[in-house]
Amino acid sequence: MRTSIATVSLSGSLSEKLSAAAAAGFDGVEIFENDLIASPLSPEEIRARVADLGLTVELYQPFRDAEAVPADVLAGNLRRAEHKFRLMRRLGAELLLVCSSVSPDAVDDDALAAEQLHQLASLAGEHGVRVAYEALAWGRHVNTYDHAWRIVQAADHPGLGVCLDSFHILSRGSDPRGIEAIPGEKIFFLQLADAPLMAMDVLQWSRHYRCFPGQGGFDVAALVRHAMDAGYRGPLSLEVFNDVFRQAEAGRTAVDAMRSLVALQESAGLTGLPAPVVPDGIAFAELATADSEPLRRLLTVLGFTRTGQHARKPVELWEQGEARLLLNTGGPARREGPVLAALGLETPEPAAAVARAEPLLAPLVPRRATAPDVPLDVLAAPDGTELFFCRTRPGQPDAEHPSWTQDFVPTRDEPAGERPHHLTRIDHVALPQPWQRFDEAALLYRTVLGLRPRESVELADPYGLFRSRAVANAEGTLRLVLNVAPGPGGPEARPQHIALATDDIVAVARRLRDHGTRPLAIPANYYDDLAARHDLDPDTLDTLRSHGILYDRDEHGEFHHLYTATYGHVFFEVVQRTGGYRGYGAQNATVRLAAQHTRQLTT
Ligand SMILES: O=C(O)c1ccc(O)c(O)c1
Ligand SMILES: [Mg+2]
Repeated sequence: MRTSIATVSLSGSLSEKLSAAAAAGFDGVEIFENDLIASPLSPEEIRARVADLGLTVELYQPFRDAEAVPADVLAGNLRRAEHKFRLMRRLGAELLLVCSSVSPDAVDDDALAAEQLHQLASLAGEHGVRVAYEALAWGRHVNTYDHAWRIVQAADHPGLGVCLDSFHILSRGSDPRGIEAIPGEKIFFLQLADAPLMAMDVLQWSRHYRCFPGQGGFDVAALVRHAMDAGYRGPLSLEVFNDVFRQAEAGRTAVDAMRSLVALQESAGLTGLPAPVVPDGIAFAELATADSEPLRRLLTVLGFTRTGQHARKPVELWEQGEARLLLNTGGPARREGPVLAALGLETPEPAAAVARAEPLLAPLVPRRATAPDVPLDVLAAPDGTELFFCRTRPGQPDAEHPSWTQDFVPTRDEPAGERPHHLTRIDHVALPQPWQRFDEAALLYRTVLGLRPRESVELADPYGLFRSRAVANAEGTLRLVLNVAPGPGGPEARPQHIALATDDIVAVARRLRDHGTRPLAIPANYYDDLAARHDLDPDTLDTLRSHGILYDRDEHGEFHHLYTATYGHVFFEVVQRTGGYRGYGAQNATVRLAAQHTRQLTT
């Protein structure tokens, strides 16, 4: 299918938008009137620029408040339209989008609307262009696609068809199956946008919160399928009004948009891609730091053992159960302290993972392992974290994909089994995202790695509001939590965290206390509230209180968790899941965030 993007979806000048769309591989663009009016380029120059970039102008828009008006208003509308038809010829655009009227001048009269749209299409024909009629979800009299189609049918002009826009259809809860009742050749254009599911005014929702398919909650792929089954063969065009994308860098947004379209075509059964290779665990988390001493002390108290030293680099391997942490003291000095720089993802078939990542335009870092290190493919995540496709487990590595652990020389600091091992694996990793990459990140993890995003949740911090969205595999053996704060301060101002799983959180808490390491202090008010919310027996509550352990529960089971202090950009969480609890203790995040602020102020 031809791919297209509306200029409104990208930031910058018209020239910047065109360049970004072309660089991301789009075939065409919808040109928005505002972008054209504000451009210093003449329509002929824009046409030439579009051609030079290998693009086509698929559509010009919007033309508003055209139909079902009194005769004098109609005369003015036709005059206005004629100007636009002449402009379109200069621009090389052959299709005009006409939105259903929102004007108080319009009357509720389908026959009149049809007759006037017929006149408009006839005039368009004289200029060699056609008209696509779109029902805005907030149109005054026409606000559903089937109503727009009835009017187009009644108008009965070969130069008049409908424009279907997934947002207008799905935001109103219209049934997209009805699209199949429209002959494909009368669907002149198909616009695609997704949106997070929200209960709000549909105009505000559309103008501020649209996002690329796969980033929100609509089933855009099913709608595309219905359009294909109707016989539609025109372009798939993204039309996204989004406050964040308006500010973000256009080149990157265009790539995100194209990734969305590639994945959408796969979901709609229009193209095949290599199947996702879903990672089934976290092989390691790599912390970069100039001064590793405080972290070494903490890891020791947590029960980790240093088990290896990289043969050629200043990188240590620390292990406990299946939890593996790398301490990297090389690289650029990180004066601010430790930062989570990389994650190893247990990937059964690394080569197949790369084969899927490439057509989805995932930013792969060239294999840069210096021989004789084990070569690994690396994906640069939207927040800059490097994701290594790797294999660790016994029996898995083969000649082509040896285990990354082979680069490490065993260094048994103390005999194995000497320390109690209460931590079993990395439960999840929380990664703050740059403000403009939150939706991009969710889409990348979903499409490239086959992880399932959950709904976004909002969490209050004493100084603002966070959005948080978890992505995980079906088994829950790989879980990442993406966070974003809309306010100032990039991710560098907010910590990352590594959550370690245990089967005995009280034993871990005791160990911390015995070594004089205080967990994050939780206010007494929290435990009073907990007693009100849950019927916990007094002894249990006392244990939680005395160790700073937080508690949550869902329909599947229970969750106990505690936090360490923050080291540079990173803190650790210790979590105990029982009975299939699926969440992340979001209930408690507000208390945790406030406690972290308090701790910063007092230490
Ligand atoms: O928000 C609007 O007015 C508007 C304009 C043109 C469109 O194609 C659309 O879907 C919405
Ligand atoms: Mg539209």
